[in-house]
Amino acid sequence: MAIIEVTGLRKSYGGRTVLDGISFSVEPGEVFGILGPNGAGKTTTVECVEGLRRFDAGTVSVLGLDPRRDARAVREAIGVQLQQTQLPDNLKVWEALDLYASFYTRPRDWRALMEEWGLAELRNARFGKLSGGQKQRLFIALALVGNPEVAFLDELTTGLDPQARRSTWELVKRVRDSGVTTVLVSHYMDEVEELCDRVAVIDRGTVVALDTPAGLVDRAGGPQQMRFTLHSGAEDPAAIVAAVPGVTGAERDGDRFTVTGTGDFATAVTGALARNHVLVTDLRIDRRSLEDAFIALTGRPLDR
Ligand SMILES: Nc1ncnc2c1ncn2[C@@H]1O[C@H](COP(=O)(O)OP(=O)(O)OP(=O)(O)O)[C@@H](O)[C@H]1O
Repeated sequence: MAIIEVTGLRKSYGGRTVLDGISFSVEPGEVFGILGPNGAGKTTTVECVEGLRRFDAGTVSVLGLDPRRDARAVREAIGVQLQQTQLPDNLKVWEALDLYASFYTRPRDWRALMEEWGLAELRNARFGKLSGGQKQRLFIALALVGNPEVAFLDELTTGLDPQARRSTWELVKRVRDSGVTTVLVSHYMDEVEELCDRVAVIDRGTVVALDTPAGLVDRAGGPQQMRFTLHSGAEDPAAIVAAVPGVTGAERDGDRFTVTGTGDFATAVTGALARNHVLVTDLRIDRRSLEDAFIALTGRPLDR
């Protein structure tokens, strides 16, 4: 059974539609990404699911509960790291954990959580003195303190430097490995590609695609290319390459080859050449990225 089931979710503010029939479901144990540009409706969507915002139409089920009817039960079962969550600067790390634990009827032992997430040595540090990465570590621990089955992480790495972003990604993988289903809201392609099992791409209040990151890239359509130079080999590479599944074309210019294809054809081509003892050099694969997929789906780059 899906952990979260959203069907035909609609919401408008003052007559302006911001969610125009959003549907998706989240399976147990997965990291489910919600990707889209600023203002697409990502936060509104997750806050409707969390029971924090009212919606106008559609149905939402979280662990079989309706957030409109059973808001309290839903809040007990989920962990939320709100976007730009702020705590008072003078609150100590242990006080924040203790405070959040008090919101739940069956919280985790926050002292153990503090150890687990490497916060023990920061227990008396004040929130305002923490680095960006340490704050995110604390926010994740706070999202887990209620012992949730689902955690919502919203724009977790916005404003962090590249190193802190990477360490925060490792934390998200730990959350996933601990068996907690995770909904990750992001407007970063690389983050979604690295962390998510499946992604709903939201644009202007609708889901324009829902697939694995690799599936989205494939859907960007159009052939991909690989290029190589023939180094040595008895066989004619053109014939070998043409027989590989997924290959849609091959061109030869002297010793230079350009092969076009779809799916994972490049791996299959390299394998076929190696099996036939054809040595190639200067191998280049022009992979499509999630960014290409986004442009193909929405007609514009993510950061516009
Ligand atoms: N309380 C509100 N009142 C009026 N309009 C709102 C309100 N909250 C959000 N909006 C509008 O709804 C649209 C969707 O906002 P939302 O925050 O869900 O987008 P988002 O995809 O999460 O973007 P961001 O990444 O910038 O947070 C935006 O145009 C926003 O201005």
